Amino acid sequence: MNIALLGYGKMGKTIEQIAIKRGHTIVLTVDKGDEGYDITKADVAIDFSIPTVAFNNISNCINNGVPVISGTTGWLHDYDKAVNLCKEKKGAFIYASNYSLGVNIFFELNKTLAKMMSTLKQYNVSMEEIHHTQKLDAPSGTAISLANDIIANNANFEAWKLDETAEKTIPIVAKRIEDVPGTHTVNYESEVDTITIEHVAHTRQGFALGAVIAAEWIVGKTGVFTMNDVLNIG
Ligand SMILES: NC(=O)C1=CN([C@@H]2O[C@H](COP(=O)(O)OP(=O)(O)OC[C@H]3O[C@@H](n4cnc5c(N)ncnc54)[C@H](OP(=O)(O)O)[C@@H]3O)[C@@H](O)[C@H]2O)C=CC1
Ligand SMILES: O=C(O)C1=N[C@H](C(=O)O)C[C@H](O)C1
Repeated sequence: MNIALLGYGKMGKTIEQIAIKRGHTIVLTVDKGDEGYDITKADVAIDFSIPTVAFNNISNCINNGVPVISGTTGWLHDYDKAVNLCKEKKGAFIYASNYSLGVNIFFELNKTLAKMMSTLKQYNVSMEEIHHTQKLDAPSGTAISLANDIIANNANFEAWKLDETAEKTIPIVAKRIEDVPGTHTVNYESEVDTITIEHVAHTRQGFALGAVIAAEWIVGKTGVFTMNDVLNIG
C-alpha cells in the first residue's frame, strides 16, 4: 500500500517504521510549510499532525478521494464537519483518540465499570492523564473519550472539567512529565475504598501499529468508522 504521512513528528516517524516493516511504501511525508503536494499518489493517508491543521488535512484527503486515518487530538469541534463532508463525498474516514489495542480494551473496561457504578452514589469519580511536555492539548483526547464514555453509561455524571470539581462533573487532572508516552487513570473513591483502572503506554509503538492496521482496513471501504469497527470489539 502507498501511504501518505500528514505530520512527520514523533508519531509520523514511528508509523513510518512499522508501515515499512509491514511491507508498505511511504510515498509522501508532509510537515509544517509543505504545500501543493499531490495527495492522490497515496492509497491512504495517516494524519498525526497538530490540532490547528488536522481538519484541513482530513478535508483535503476526502475532497481528493483518499481514505484518511486521523489520530490528531484537540480538533474535535470540527469533527461533525468532517463526518458530513465524508458522507457528502462518499469518502472513508476514521478518527480515534487512541489507536492502541490496549487502550481500546481499556475503553470497554471503563464503559462496563461506569455502568456498574451507576447505582453506587457513594463513589466519586476522578481521572488523571500524564503525557510528555511537548503535548499541545489538555486534557488528552483519550481522557476526553474516557470521560464521555462514563457520562454516556452513568447518569450520575453530566460533564467533565479540567482541574475543577463540581456537582455531577468528572474532574480531570492533566500532568506533563518529560518523555511519558501516555498514562490514563480512572478512580472511583468512597469513604472506605478506591477502585482504580489504569492504562500505561510504555512506548508509541502501540498507537502507531493500531493506526497502520486501521489504514490497511479502511482501503476499499466507504463511510465514517471507529476503532471498534476495525478491531471488531465493543
Ligand atoms: N490517536 C492516537 O493514538 C495518538 C494521537 N496522538 C496525537 O497525534 C498528534 C501528533 O503527535 P506527535 O507526533 O507526538 O506530535 P509531534 O509534534 O511530534 O508531530 C506533529 C507534526 O505535525 C507537523 N505539522 C505542523 N504543521 C503541519 C501541517 N500543516 N501539516 C502536516 N503536519 C504539520 C509538525 O511539524 P513542526 O514540528 O515543524 O511544526 C510535527 O512534525 C497529536 O495531536 C497527538 O495528541 C499521539 C499519539 C497517539
Ligand atoms: O500526544 C500524545 O502523545 C498522545 N495523544 C493522544 C491523546 O491525546 O489521547 C493519545 C496518546 O495518549 C498519546
